[in-house]
Amino acid sequence: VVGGTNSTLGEWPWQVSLHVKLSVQKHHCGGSIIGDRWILTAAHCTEDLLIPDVWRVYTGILKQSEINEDTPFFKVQEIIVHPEYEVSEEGYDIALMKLDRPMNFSDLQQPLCLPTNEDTKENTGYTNCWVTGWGYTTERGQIQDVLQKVNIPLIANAECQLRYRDFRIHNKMVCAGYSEGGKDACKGDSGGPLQCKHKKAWYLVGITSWGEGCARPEHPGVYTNVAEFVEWILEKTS
Ligand SMILES: COC(=O)Nc1ccc(-c2nc(CNC(=O)CCc3cc(Cl)ccc3N3C=NNN3)[nH]c2Cl)cc1
Repeated sequence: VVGGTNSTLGEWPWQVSLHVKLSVQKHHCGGSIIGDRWILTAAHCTEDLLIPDVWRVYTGILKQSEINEDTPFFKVQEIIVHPEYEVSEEGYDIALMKLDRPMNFSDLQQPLCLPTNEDTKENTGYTNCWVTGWGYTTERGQIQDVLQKVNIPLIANAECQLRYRDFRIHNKMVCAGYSEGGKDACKGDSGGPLQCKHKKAWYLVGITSWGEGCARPEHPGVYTNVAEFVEWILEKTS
C-alpha cells in the first residue's frame, strides 16, 4: 500500500496473508475471510500454484514478523479459480480457497459481508472505502511488516476507462484512486480487500487486482467487482 498508515490488531479481522512454501516460505498475496472455511483472493495469485499443499493461510495477524515456524496456519483443501479468468487486465481475477478445517470466528478472525447484488449499480454509493495489505509502499519497495491501510475513493468506470485507453474497463471491474495519485495498492497487496463501510457494516467491494504502476497520477487501481460475482461465490461455497 502506497500512502497508507499502520493498522491496529483486529482492525481488519478478515484480512489474511497467503504464504507459499516452496524452497523458502514467503508472503505471496492478500485474501479475505468470507466464511468459516472460505478465503476469497485473486485468480492471478494462484497461477502456477494450484497445488493446495504449498499454501499457508495466516489469519488474525498484524505483523509479518509474528509468523515463524510455530505460528498456526490453515491449510488449503481446494482452490477454485473463475473459469473465465485468463489475465488480470481482462478481469475475472477471482479465486476461492477452501480451508482444510473450519475456523472459529473471534475478534481477530471473522468474515466481512459480501455486497448485495443491487449494490452493483450503487458501487458509487460507497463513500468510505479502504485498501489494506502488506505490499510495497513504493513501486520498487518491499513487503511491509505491519499491515497497512489507506482510504481511497471509488471512481466511475467511465472515468477509469479514460485513464486506461489500452484496456477495456468493464462492469466486472471497479476502480479506486486519486487523480493526483499518491495513495494506492502495490506489489504484494493483490488478492486482498477493497472494503467499504456502509450503514455500520464492512462490505467486500473489490479484490486488489492490477494497475499501471503504483499510486501514479491518473492511474487508479483496478479491482475485481465482487458484487458481480456473488452468485458465483454462493454457488461454489454452498
Ligand atoms: C518477502 O516476500 C515477498 O517479497 N513477497 C512478495 C509477494 C508478492 C509480490 C508481488 N505481487 C504482485 C502482484 N500484483 C500486486 O500485488 C498489485 C498489483 C496492483 C494492484 C492495484 Cl489495485 C494497483 C497497482 C498495482 N500494481 C501495479 N504495479 N505494481 N502494483 N507483484 C509482485 Cl512483485 C512481491 C513480493
